[in-house]
Amino acid sequence: MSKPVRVRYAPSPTGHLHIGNARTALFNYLYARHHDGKFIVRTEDTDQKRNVEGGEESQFSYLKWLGIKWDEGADIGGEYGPYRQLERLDIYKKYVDELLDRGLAYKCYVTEEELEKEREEQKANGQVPKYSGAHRDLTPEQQEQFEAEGRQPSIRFRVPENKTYKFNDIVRNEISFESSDFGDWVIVKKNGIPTYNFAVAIDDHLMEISHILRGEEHISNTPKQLMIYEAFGWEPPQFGHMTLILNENRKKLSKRDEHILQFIEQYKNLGYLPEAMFNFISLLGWSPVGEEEIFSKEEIIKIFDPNRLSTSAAIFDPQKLKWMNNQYIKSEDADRIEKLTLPHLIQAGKLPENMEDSRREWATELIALYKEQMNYGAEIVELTELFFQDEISYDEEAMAVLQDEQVPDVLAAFSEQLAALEAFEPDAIKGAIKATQKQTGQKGKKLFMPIRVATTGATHGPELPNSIHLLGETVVQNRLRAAIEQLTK
Ligand SMILES: Nc1ncnc2c1ncn2[C@@H]1O[C@H](COP(=O)(O)OP(=O)(O)OP(=O)(O)O)[C@@H](O)[C@H]1O
Repeated sequence: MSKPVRVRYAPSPTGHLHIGNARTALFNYLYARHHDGKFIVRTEDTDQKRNVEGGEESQFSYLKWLGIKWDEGADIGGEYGPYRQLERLDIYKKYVDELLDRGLAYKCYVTEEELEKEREEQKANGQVPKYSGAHRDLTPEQQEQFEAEGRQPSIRFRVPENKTYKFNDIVRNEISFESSDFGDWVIVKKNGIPTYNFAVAIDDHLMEISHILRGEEHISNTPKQLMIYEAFGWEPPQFGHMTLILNENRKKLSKRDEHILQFIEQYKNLGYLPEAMFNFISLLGWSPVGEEEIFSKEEIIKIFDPNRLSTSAAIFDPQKLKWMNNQYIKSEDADRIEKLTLPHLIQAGKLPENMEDSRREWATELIALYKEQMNYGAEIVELTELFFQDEISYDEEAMAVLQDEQVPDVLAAFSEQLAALEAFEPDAIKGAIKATQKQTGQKGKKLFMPIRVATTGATHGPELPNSIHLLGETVVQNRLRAAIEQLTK
């Protein structure tokens, strides 16, 4: 019988959750859900120098925001937080002691300077630098001598000779390494903290991880982890090394590139929808059968198949993410989009925090007007600029529209028709446009474009009568007057 599916996402807390990390977490989550398995989270924090404040919090809180929930981790009062390797030092110690007792690991007192010297010599001889094993077979007396000198030992794993480490990777098929490529490697540093590869292997075994789906930069770590499995006689999990997500310059997305728009938090703050991001990220380096691209979470869980993981790197295309978010915004209900969007108008100082009811209704209508066009919440500020300006300027395209000879007549007639309206409402405004058509004999583009350009300053935009309604009578009449003046000067 095959083992129950148990997968994990195990970041180091060295920075904030980015699209690449999220993709790796998401695929593990999808794999777990698809197989009714468990998704576990763990913080790999043993490299303390690299840990950053808030890194762990960001890694996990934005997973939650994306809708990626985990089933297991450390118990933090009725809830699960991530397991943390630094809280598991006693566990690792037990396994280190066992390896020492069995002679599969040993204390090494070589100093950093000695190691550096050895590396330089190897390089000078054209060899690939690796630890020579100088302290492999120290006698107890030699060990005592080093201790007496005040040297701290690291603990190294005794790499077996002439062994091949092979695994059948879910994405890349068979991969193998020769043990001769490895020097005896450190499993516990001089400060007593285990190294990454050692702690990972122990944790993955104890947490009964069945499949390890992670980025391909971990391929070279796999043989070291296999050595640990072998030393304890444990059955290794199945590995799947996924291609990395690259930025537009074909560089790996990394937590340490803080200036790139790639962090989930940034997208949340810009007013992206978590479901759209979930959908978008699921298609980075994986594709279902067929052309369809919009899928609900449940659909993705159902069709997720790791055999369709790509073997070439996926490029993160922010334009495509915008497009996908727009698809979700369009089909989302107006209330939710208002909640996503209104804070951006307030933050930009376009609207006050506490609005009168009439202003609030106006804002609701304004946001609804742009729902089809909007790619993300914060974009509302630039999209609606014309509603918050007294005067508008015309770009070249708009100017060209206004140069047609019928334009002053159309604008004057429209201004008259508007003035005669009893209510300045979208339907009535539509009526005024029709009446202008009758009065001037102009129709189609020759009628609509001058009205649109003169009132909004742009050749494109949402529904014209609604836009005019939201601009309000005074602004519209002022703009029509200014345009006519400019054209008849
Ligand atoms: N660009 C990427 N594309 C896909 N997966 C990635 C990418 N970067 C990291 N991962 C995966 O995210 C998981 C967490 O990795 P890790 O914490 O090392 O993140 P990182 O962004 O590589 O950090 P750092 O840049 O600090 O090394 C790992 O499984 C790793 O393979």
